[in-house]
Amino acid sequence: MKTVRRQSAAHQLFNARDLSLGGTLGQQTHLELLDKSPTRTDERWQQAMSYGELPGPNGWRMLSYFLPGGKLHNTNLIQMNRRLREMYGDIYRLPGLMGKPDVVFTYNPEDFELTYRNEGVWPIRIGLESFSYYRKVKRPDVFGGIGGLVSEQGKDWADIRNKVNPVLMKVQNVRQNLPQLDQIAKQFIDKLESQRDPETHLLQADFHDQLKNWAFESISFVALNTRMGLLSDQPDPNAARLAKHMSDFFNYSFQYDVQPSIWPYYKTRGFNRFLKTYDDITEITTNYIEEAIQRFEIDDGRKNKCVLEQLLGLNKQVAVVMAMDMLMAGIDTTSSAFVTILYHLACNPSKQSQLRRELLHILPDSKGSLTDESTKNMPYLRACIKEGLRITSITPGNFRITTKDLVLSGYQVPRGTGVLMGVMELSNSDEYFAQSADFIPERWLKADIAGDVLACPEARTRNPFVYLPFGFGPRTCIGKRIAELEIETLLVRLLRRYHVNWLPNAPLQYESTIILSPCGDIRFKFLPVEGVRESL
Ligand code: HEM
Repeated sequence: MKTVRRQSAAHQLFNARDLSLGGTLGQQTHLELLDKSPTRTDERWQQAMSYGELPGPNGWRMLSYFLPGGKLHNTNLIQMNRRLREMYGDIYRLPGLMGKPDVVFTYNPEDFELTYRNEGVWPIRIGLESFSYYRKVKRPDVFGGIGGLVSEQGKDWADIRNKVNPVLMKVQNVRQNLPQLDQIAKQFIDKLESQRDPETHLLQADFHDQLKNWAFESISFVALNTRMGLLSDQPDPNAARLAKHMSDFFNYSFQYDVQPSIWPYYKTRGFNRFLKTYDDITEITTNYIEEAIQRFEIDDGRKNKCVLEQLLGLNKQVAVVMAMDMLMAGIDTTSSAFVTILYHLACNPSKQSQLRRELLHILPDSKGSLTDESTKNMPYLRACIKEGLRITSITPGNFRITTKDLVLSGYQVPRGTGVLMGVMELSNSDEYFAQSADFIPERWLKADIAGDVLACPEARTRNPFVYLPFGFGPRTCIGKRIAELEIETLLVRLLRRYHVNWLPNAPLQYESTIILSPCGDIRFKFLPVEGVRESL
């Protein structure tokens, strides 16, 4: 996989904003949350090499790497990590510059397991501090002191997460959205057909942009119980504004939460524009929620309550925060993942044909509807999704602040240190997945289903910690079920209707911001399935 440079690695590296900023925001600092239990008398700890012996550059040397002519000059985050790994090995430490915690990078799955197993019930993943600032400091009137899942830590985080888990993580509860998500997928395909040139089979619109509209329409239905009309010719003007703000928001957040910025000390004009965007997002989403509340009051005899209604039943402020977090975290992630999976299927026509055979059973009549029953058994589809996210996990590394002293790869790592687990590198390594560069969905199937197609029976690693596209543990992605349902539904519709080819002569490229996002030349050819002879 190729990545292109969007932001220098130096900028991306020195970014993870220190949680001590939490003090300014009136939230707990990560140091207050750490397990105080002494572990340093453990034999394992005492026999381990000291923290100071961890390979890695000191602060000055690291800075010199990023200067013109330096080893890491003009690299993006992924290239930088690869070069540092070549230089220092499978575990190394980067010093925490500008008051930030040190980060230990590890490519050892045993370290991943140890870090996760010791993260406790309140795992710490330092995150997007501007969320907390806006919600807690600027708009306590709306948010009532709730920062949201992405940026809260400790008990404040757990209080929300425990409340919303049953609503968003329970499969059956999420699957009640299938009929509407299927409608949205159908509408997406109709729009795609209207933008498709019947001669060349190419799309006369930007496919990735269209997918962002689909992801927006889907997640806003789940989060706000509202159809925005973004796939129609006449979208709701507020929805169009909200969609524009959401994409600006992602860029702003990258600029102010990920890159180094002085906003905690001085509010620049740019940062104030960001707050204005945030104000607009808040106003539009709360208006949609108020409208939904009125609808629910009129029609309160329904048997099944939708996601928004269930969240409102918990607490209105939690519902507002969650709806906004779902919109913010659920558009670029899902659309980027979809492009990635489709790209792998387009580059592997025999796998695509194999999948289509399954889809023809699921949806014999392309005009029919998907139901709980018809989508129960889709092993090959699910295996294709897993395999696509294995090769390109759109979040290439998982991050935690250690809450205990740990011995990682034989080194003492004191509590309070950042640990970055390089999952994507391992899930692309032949050591853990045979023929790791190849798209082999069969590796995720049980042998009796995979049958003869299974190219390499040992193709799936036995170590669950090297494949974690949605994270792990109590802090795992809360939108996983929703994202999977959306992606499955659209893949069924799209591949039932078209045979998809990848046109560029080069592999799909990615830029790394908060997530990996496909960029550059993204062109697919959409040939109607009728009339295409499947090559097997
Ligand atoms: C394919 C799509 C997606 C991928 C690959 C993805 C991946 C991730 C990952 C890796 C994390 C960090 C987990 C950890 O630290 O252990 C995360 C957190 C999160 N995701 Fe997703 N995500 C996706 C879609 C979504 C969607 C659709 C939503 C909206 C409901 C969402 C909402 C969140 C939230 C709110 C968190 C923070 C959870 C917490 O800290 O408690 N994600 N996601």
